[in-house]
Amino acid sequence: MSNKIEFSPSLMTMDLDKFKEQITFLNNHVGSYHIDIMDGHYVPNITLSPWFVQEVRKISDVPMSAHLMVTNPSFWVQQLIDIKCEWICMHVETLDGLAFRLIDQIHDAGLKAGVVLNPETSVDAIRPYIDLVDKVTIMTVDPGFAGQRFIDSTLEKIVELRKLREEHGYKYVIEMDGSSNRKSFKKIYEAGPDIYIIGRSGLFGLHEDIEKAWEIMCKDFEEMTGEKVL
Ligand SMILES: O=C(CO)[C@@H](O)[C@H](O)[C@H](O)COP(=O)(O)O
Ligand SMILES: [Co+2]
Repeated sequence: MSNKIEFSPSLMTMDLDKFKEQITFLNNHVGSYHIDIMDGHYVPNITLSPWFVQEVRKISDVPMSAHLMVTNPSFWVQQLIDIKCEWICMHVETLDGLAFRLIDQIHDAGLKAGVVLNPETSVDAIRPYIDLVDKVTIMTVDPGFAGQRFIDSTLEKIVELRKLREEHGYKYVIEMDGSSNRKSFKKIYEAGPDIYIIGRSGLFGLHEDIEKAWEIMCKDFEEMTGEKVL
C-alpha cells in the first residue's frame, strides 16, 4: 500500500518545557497537529484547550485538528470556529440529535468536520451522515489518557471505512488515535489509515531531542512497515 501517510503529533504528550523548539522542528515534518480537548466530564481528565490552539498558531501554519472529548460539543465547536481551528472532530457518542447541525455549522465557517468513534462504537453509528464528514477517527485506545494499551479489535473498522469509501466515493480521510508506535505500526499499516496520531510512545518519549525522536520514529515506521516516511 502506498497511499500518502500523514503523521499528526498529539500535543498533549509533548514536552511543554520545549514547546517552541518542538513545534518549530515539527512544523517542517508533519501534516497536522492533534489537540486533545477534554472537559473532565466526558472523560475523567483535562488536557488542552482552544487557548492552546492559539498558542501553537503563533508559531505555526500547520493545520490543527481538535479532538473534542466533551459532553457538550456545541459550546466547544463554537469556540473552535471562532479561532478558525481547521479541523473540528467530535465524538459520535456525543452527537445524538446534534450531528447535522454541528457538521453544517463547521462547514458554513469554511472548516472541516470530523467524527471520532470510541473502541466500542461501530461504523454503523455514522451511517446517517457518513457522506458529509471530512474525517473519521478510530480510537484505538479508550479516550482520555495517553499511555494505554492498543485495542486490536478497532482495526477492522479502519478496513471497513476504507472499503465503504471505495464503494461509495466518500470524501473522508481515515485517522487512528491511540498508542501508535513501533509495536503497533505494522498492524495499523495493514489496516491502512491515512493519518497516524503519534504521542509519547511513538514520538515524544523516544528521545529528549525532538530531532532525534523524529529520526527514531521514522526508522521504526520504515522497519516495521517497509514504507518510507517522506
Ligand atoms: O485522544 C487521545 C487520548 O484520549 C490521544 O490523542 C492520545 O493523546 C494519544 O493517542 C497518546 O498516544 P500515546 O502517548 O499513548 O502513544
Ligand atoms: Co486524541
